[in-house]
Amino acid sequence: MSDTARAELADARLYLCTDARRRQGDLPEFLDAVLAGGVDIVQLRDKGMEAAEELACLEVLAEACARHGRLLAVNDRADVAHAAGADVLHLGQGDLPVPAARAILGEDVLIGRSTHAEDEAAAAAVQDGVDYFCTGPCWPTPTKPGRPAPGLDLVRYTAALGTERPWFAIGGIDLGNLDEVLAAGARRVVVVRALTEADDPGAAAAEFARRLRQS
Ligand SMILES: Cc1ncc(COP(=O)(O)OP(=O)(O)O)c(N)n1
Ligand SMILES: Cc1nc(C(=O)O)sc1CCOP(=O)(O)O
Ligand SMILES: [Mg+2]
Repeated sequence: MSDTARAELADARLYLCTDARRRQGDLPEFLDAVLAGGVDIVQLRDKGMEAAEELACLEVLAEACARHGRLLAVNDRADVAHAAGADVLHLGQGDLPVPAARAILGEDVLIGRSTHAEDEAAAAAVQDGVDYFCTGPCWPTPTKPGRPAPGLDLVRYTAALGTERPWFAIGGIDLGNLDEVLAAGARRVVVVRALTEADDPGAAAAEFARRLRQS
């Protein structure tokens, strides 16, 4: 599975972090719309959820991702990623160290890393065990209150690294500023509100995917 998943990661352009839509609600319909629109990776990011409840929501995501042939990501917790059979675990700077997560998950699960500064991005571009990394926030965002934004300078810095490791820009990205992110050198983005709060999430995902794939 890992070679296939790594090939899918290399081709991925649009990564969604979604909450559990108030404990599932319209989650299946929302997922079908955005996955059909062109989301490549879906992460459940609903901070403070109990593990059992997170696993139940991940079953809904796993079913949708399997149906659309897309990658399922878990945030923060290697044990939950393992239990859910996820394709991807995403780790922030304060989360489990990458070698500890690898010891739990083995080689078949992709591991991603958050970066918020030049030294962190440069390290994530070469660190063993890291499959992709994210740089941000591009703009201050209410989805991550209190997180200072290094802005597009960090995107430009990361693009200049010339790394072949997949990396994504994140934070405050929407269809109105996507061109600025692309002009700064990103070719992949992570979004939350741009899809979770869209009037038509499927159409918004399709427009992101179209513009990312032609960039
Ligand atoms: C794909 C992706 N990128 C960045 C993050 C942020 O991770 P982190 O800094 O650990 O913050 P939390 O999301 O855990 O609050 C992410 N989750 N996913
Ligand atoms: C979850 C997260 N991590 C960030 C980082 O910089 O690591 S920014 C962010 C929130 C992104 O949400 P939105 O697309 O709604 O602005
Ligand atoms: Mg985290």
